[in-house]
Amino acid sequence: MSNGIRVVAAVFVDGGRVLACRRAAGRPGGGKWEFPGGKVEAGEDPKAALRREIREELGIAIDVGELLDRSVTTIENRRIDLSCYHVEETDGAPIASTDHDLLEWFARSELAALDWAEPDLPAVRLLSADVDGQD
Ligand SMILES: Nc1nc2c([nH]c(=O)n2[C@H]2C[C@H](O)[C@@H](COP(=O)(O)OP(=O)(O)OP(=O)(O)O)O2)c(=O)[nH]1
Repeated sequence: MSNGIRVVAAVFVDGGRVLACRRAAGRPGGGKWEFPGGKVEAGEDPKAALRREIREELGIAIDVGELLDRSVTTIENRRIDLSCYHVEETDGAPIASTDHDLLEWFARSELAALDWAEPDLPAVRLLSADVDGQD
């Protein structure tokens, strides 16, 4: 894929609430909400990449569960291939992030009102639709 990136992100759900993270001001996409994660390196397994990114970014170990959504979105001529996975297990709570200035838990019904990074919108729609879903 030329001029594109493969990105993986983690959907934490706890007691019906979903974790959203706001990209810190000054970074590309600053102020937008997203799921924590990052780029898959060449030759890397996507789930392994997500475990690595969450360890680096949030300082916790996770077991990666089912794929919620994979979508490709073109922004300013750049293809963003984003896979959002459910988190199955974690060894601690996500409290602080190296890339974000806010980590917040939202009810599913609140998600749609946030200013999300565009590639995340298909996953957000799926999570919002499942209003009765438990984690
Ligand atoms: N982490 C993450 N990135 C996302 C999401 N949605 C979305 O469009 N992106 C974009 C923002 C960035 O352009 C790219 C991921 O970059 P990043 O800065 O988080 O990843 P990284 O840690 O591997 O990168 P780097 O800072 O080491 O260069 O994907 C999302 O939900 N989570």
